[in-house]
Formats: sequence, structure tokens, C-alpha cells
Amino acid sequence: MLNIRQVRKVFNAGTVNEKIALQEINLTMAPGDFITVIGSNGAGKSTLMNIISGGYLPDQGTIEIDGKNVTKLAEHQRAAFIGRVFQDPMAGTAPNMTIEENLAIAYARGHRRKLALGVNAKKRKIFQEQLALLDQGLENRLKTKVGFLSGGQRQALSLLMATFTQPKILLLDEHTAALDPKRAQLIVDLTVKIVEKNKLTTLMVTHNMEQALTMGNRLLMMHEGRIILDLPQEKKQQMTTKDLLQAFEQARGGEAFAEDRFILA
Ligand SMILES: Nc1ncnc2c1ncn2[C@@H]1O[C@H](COP(=O)(O)OP(=O)(O)OP(=O)(O)O)[C@@H](O)[C@H]1O
Repeated sequence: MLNIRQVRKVFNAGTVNEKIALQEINLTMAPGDFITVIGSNGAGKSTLMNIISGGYLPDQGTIEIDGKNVTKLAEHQRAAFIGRVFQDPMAGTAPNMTIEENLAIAYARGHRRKLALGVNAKKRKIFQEQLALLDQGLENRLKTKVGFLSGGQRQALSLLMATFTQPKILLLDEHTAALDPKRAQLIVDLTVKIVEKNKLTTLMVTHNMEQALTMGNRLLMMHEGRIILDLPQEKKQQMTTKDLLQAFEQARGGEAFAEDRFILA
């Protein structure tokens, strides 16, 4: 579903601020793969997400999604087949628009010929059915402006909007990090439910080691622009957070994680 070959991304090339954010990255994801990505600060996790979404174009290498070479496609040209949820609950939704207006935008995004953004009875019914899956009572609040929702409810709505039209790839960029533990757990549960129900190919960045171990079927560790560990389900399901820290320290040649903002549980 995703095939990244020899991708390199350098910021401020040729200046004193030159930073190699991604170094010859290779990554293949099979349809339905759910990969968690963990790594030290500045390891290149967000850059990898942006390279996939089209936010940044690589300096070198190729990106294929569902067999199509998208390497040179701009972000808006990939939007129809990529869903993304950001860390900031404010980022994925428009606060001054109602829940149904936000959903209408997400609904139109996935259709080749842009449909009218209006909401008719048929669409409203679809929206209500989908919102009911979130278990937040939002199906009865279609006319509520999104700015009035809690952070957790906005993140649940962002998740629904990102997955509404069956994206080829779902990108989750620390999407529970800004929430309190109870709301974060709710979004974790919802993520697993939506990803499994729709069999979505998913890449999720997290600083929470427990999440990285328990969610998904594969775990990647990044460091200094490289993927330094790639653990399959059989390996990661036997590991504790302590084992994971040890494995990462080994992969980094014994260097400790003291400076990083890892959450162990
Ligand atoms: N737009 C940019 N301009 C210049 N440098 C950048 C830019 N974006 C990222 N970088 C640099 O590239 C490197 C990788 O950054 P990136 O944000 O991908 O790391 P990350 O793994 O997501 O880190 P964190 O966990 O701290 O968010 C860092 O050194 C960062 O400072």
C-alpha cells in the first residue's frame, strides 16, 4: 500500500543550519498494516509523515501509494487518499463551522468530482450513523459549532473526518498527546475500533511506549533520520516498555534516552 524507496530530506541544504531530517529511508507497508513509530526528539518522525502527506517533497527517492507514484504530487493532490490527525485538537476541524458542515467538507474531499458542500437529508443520516460510532452523543448535536466541543470530542471528530472516505493511508501524528489520560484512552480505543473496522493502513507516531507496544502490528524506532528498529507483531507483543528501552539503547550503540520525552506507560 505504501512503498518508500531511498527517501532523503535535507533542510537548509548548503547552509550552517543544514539538517538531514531523513537519510535514505526505505519503508514498505502492506494493506492493513498498523505501524506505531517511536523515536528520539528530532529523529525525523514528523518529517516522514509530511513526506507521505505531501507537505514536504523529498530531495531524493520515491513514494508510491497503492501502486501510484506520488513523489511529485502536492499535498492537496494527495488529500483524497490520505487521512491525517494532528496532535493539536484545533488543527483538524474548523471551530466556527458546525459539526455537520465540518463533516460535509470531509465527505466532499474523498469524492473525485467535488460535490456541493451543502447538507441534505441523505448526508445528514450518514453523518449521524458515523457520529454514533464515536459514542460521544455528537449525532444529536449536528448544528453545534465545533469550537464548543471538548478537546477529546474534537479529536474524535477529527479521527472520523480523516477516515470518513476510506483513505489509502491514515497518518496519526501524536494524536492523543495533548489530551488528559482518560480522554487519550478514549481516543486510543476509538482509533483501534475505526482502524480495525475499515482495515486502514495506518502509521501512528507516539511518545507513549505502552501505546507503541500494544497498538498496531509493527513498531518502528527512528533516530537521526533513520529507521533503526523494525519490530514485527510477534516480537513486540512479548516486550515490556523496559525491554523496548533496552532494545533502543542497544540500537543506538548504548546511548541513553535521558533527554527524550518518552512516556513509559
Ligand atoms: N521546516 C524545517 N526547517 C528546518 N529544519 C527542520 C524543519 N522541520 C524539521 N526540521 C529538523 O529536522 C529534524 C527532524 O525533525 P522532525 O520534526 O521530523 O523530528 P521528530 O522526530 O518529529 O521530533 P519530535 O519528536 O521532537 O517532534 C530536526 O532536527 C528538525 O529540527
